[in-house]
Amino acid sequence: MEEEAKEQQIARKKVAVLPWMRSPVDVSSFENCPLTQLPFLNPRLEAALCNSGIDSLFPVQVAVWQETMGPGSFERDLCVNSPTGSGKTLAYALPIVQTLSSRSVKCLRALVVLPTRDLALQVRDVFATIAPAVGLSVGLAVGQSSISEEISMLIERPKLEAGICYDPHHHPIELQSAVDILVATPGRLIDHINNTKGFTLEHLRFLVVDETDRLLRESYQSWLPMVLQCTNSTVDAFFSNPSTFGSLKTVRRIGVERGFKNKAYPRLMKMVLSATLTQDPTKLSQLQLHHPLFLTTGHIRYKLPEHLHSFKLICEQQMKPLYLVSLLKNLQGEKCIVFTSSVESTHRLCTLLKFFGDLGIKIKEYSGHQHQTLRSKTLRAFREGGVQVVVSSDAMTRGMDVEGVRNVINYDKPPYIKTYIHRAGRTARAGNSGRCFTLLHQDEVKQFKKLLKKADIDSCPVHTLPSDSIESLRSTYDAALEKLKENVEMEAFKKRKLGFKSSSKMKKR
Ligand SMILES: Nc1ncnc2c1ncn2[C@@H]1O[C@H](COP(=O)(O)OP(=O)(O)OP(=O)(O)O)[C@@H](O)[C@H]1O
Repeated sequence: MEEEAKEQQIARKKVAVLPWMRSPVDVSSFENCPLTQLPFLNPRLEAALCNSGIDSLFPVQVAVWQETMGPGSFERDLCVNSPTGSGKTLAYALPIVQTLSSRSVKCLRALVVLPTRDLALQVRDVFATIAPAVGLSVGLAVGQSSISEEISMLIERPKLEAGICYDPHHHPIELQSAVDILVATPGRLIDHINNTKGFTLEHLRFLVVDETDRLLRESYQSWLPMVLQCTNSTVDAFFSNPSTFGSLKTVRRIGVERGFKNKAYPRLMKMVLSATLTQDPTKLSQLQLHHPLFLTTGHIRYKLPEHLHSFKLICEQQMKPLYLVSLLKNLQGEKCIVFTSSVESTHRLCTLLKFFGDLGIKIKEYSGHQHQTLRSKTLRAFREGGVQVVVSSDAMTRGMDVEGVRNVINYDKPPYIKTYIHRAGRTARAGNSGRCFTLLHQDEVKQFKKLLKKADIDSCPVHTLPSDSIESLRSTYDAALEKLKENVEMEAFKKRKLGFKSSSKMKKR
């Protein structure tokens, strides 16, 4: 949050935009392109895309394809700023898979880094729909399974003849990557870099930093400098520090051509993407971009999906739960995500909603305070339709792609336009329409209008609810509030007891 405030400050002070950001490629000048008309597309990839229901590419995908497969392909790093749900994942996945499809030796050549495990799983699934069609394998390093299980998926061990046993001291085994493409979260990635034998980034040709602004905001044990350092092996480094594992080498020569002077070649191509890409030069400099090309949609910095409709509901602070319940009832079980300002209020609101009795809607909490297994279970149920409403705080939902989410509800006003964009962007994806409702009290209306203006939104009509639908909930609300109070006290007591138990255990040790 502090970082977002800093960004806003930068914007207010009109800090100079980096020169390469001043002349972007405008994604909105591209149109959808049928796969049959896409130049150079590998027919096996075309078939795989068709099998997964994709018969044309979206504008951002066409733009990235042109910049990667066209003349001068992959000679520049790409920075993509394109609305939520516009298809950024396939925009980078397709050119990477197509380029690697001609590889003859398997080694880790593409790394995609994402901030959360659920997002990484989502992106892995996109790669998994196309990569096998051209014989490429995709791995995941997110800490979903034990580290040893993960290592066995990522590192190939030579198959031994029955009865033959290798002594690793006498017969150094050549360890090789079992995957061509790896989708990872920073924490697990660092673990593998530091500890996994045979795991190397020296052959990497593509580095994708998805949700860039979020990943740059959090340093995660300096994952980015470490990754960049691991890929910086040049001719000199190669001779002085030969790779321990495997006979396969990627020698990056120092470039002498114009524009590549002192740059290693074949070079590592970077693609960084977000719906709200940072313009902060200090942050962008961490990526060490090479002649970056900026792709953005239209002339305004923040753009919302075309078919997203924004509404506001004005009510007093203490009436918000009633308005929310009435709205949820009105939406008649359509898939919804309700956003609050913190994990604590997410938990409280979700508990309160459960005390409202049977609303005929299955509601679940989804927050960073929960165990990953529980969060993944909720997400699965939400995707499958067993859960219709998810209550969440911001951190967990960036990039989340759940089919059929028709509505987003801001129970708490988003503090920044970036927050509004990422929350609202969970609906109206892939050209579909969606609605974003924001609950406000009167004092917040003016501020909210100013906030929307930053994304060029002038119209945000008031959404009204039938007054009797709210009145009829009052008595249930009072009872639910009482139950919530008891529940909060009980949870606080349990926490204290747990804290006491673990501190006495520590003392005994
Ligand atoms: N060419 C296409 N045709 C049809 N559907 C597509 C196409 N490309 C992507 N999609 C679908 O569009 C949805 C949004 O794609 P994706 O998650 O990549 O968006 P995004 O731009 O990364 O959004 P966010 O900024 O929120 O992360 C996904 O459900 C995806 O399956």
